[in-house]
Amino acid sequence: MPQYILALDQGTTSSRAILFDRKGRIVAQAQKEFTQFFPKPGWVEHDPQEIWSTQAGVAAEATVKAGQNGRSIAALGITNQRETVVVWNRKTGKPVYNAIVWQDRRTAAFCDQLRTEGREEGIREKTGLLLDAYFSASKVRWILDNVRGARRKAEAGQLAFGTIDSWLIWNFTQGELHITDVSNASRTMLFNIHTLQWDDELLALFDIPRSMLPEVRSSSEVYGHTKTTVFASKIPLAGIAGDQQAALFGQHCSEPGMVKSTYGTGCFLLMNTGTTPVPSRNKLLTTVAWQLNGQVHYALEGSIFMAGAVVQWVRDNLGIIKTAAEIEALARQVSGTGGVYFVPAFAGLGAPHWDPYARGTLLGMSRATTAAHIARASLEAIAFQTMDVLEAMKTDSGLPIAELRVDGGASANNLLMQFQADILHTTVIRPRILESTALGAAYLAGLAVGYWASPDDIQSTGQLGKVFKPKAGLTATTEGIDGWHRAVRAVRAWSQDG
Ligand SMILES: Nc1ncnc2c1ncn2[C@@H]1O[C@H](COP(=O)(O)OP(=O)(O)O)[C@@H](O)[C@H]1O
Ligand SMILES: O=P(O)(O)OC[C@H](O)CO
Repeated sequence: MPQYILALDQGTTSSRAILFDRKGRIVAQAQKEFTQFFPKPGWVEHDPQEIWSTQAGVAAEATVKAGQNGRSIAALGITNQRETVVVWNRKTGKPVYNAIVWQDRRTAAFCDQLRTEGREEGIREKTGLLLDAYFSASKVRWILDNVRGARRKAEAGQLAFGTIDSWLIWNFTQGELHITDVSNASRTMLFNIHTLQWDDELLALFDIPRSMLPEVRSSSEVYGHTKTTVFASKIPLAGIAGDQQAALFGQHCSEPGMVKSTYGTGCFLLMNTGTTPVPSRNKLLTTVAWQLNGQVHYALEGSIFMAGAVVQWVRDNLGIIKTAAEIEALARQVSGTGGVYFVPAFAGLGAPHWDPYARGTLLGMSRATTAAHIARASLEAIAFQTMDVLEAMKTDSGLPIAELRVDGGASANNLLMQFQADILHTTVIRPRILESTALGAAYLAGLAVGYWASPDDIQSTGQLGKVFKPKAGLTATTEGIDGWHRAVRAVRAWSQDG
């Protein structure tokens, strides 16, 4: 059996490739950023060819860096930014338009129209998703309606649609495979998460021909092999999952009630809810986590728009720190925020509020307020937002949360992680390898080819980094939490009043 698993993590801002060994250790990695296009306010696009070329490039680079070649790779796992849409011509393999990225808001008005027509509840029941421009369906429709000749060609069966996983696999196999996995399919708003099938009513609602869709497969199986474009040998393509679901798997959250939070630009929290989908009454998403060995696991998901991005804003717009990491030392200069709260609703508020009109606000300042208080309030805001999502998860699932597993760039901040543990009264666990997303894709691929024998086998590869136990007493945190909720109410009242 070859020695390594290669995980490809195609993210929103960069393409990454990581080579893992049997102990789940990183052997080599490569990363390349690619161009972000903002053709109009609220529009975000990527060039699908650049996504493919950067991803293929880093796959080769990581392998060469390790002094290896394709023959040393037992399997390839793919994980990706989700919801982003590519439509391409089946014959030429050329995209008919740029990829429309999950962040793109151009179809918001169409989604509002569907809401007015009373479609929201039906969509939610079938897909587990909130009616929003975030998901793929309205973006595919936009391409068919706005790219000349696209609808005619789609109806003639000449066009293919895929999320980024499909696009990469199509290219790796030179058009032999047009597939996706259940976790990616569950983000399209065209997939019934109960029957695990594309849904004809939804396809009709969004006016998308069924012939465009990829075949839906499990998250861990040998789908096929790479053709000899990037590697001289054929490598099994054996794992696919959306990046947040892959991180849940990579964090070993295999049992109901286990939760991970990825503290990147925003925060994505996912809770494993077991083998039945749990509907949300608190504006969380119900989504497929993965399908493995014939069994589907579901998750509840909540996203926060501004997490690490708050720190970037403090760095770039306030200029009170030079690097993101410096915020910790600045915030440590004070023992509390001195009554300051920062609600970073720069782009509205995500889960559990979904308030697009709320705006960023600093409250409770006095003449004594310093940069250190604001730095501390910024970090606390990340933790408070996370707490609100976890509360919603607890209520929706009825499951207790024994611990929170964390990863992503901002989880490196010890002050933030300790504060998180304190306000949750829950242990926060940070693994040694923060690349949980890539690790999850590697596990899924490795399990499919017997590189790891069973899910139990991968449990032993998890490496603990740091454990944050709650230290602060209940009364100390209750006061802060009440203040936060008052601050959020004030911010929402201000925007609703306008
Ligand atoms: N030590 C730190 N403390 C707080 N935030 C940090 C720290 N280091 C990085 N960040 C934040 O983490 C984010 C980057 O994390 P990353 O997981 O790479 O995000 P993404 O995948 O969304 O690009 C940035 O927004 C940055 O401000
Ligand atoms: O590329 P990331 O890590 O920002 O993740 C994007 C998410 O998958 C969007 O739903």
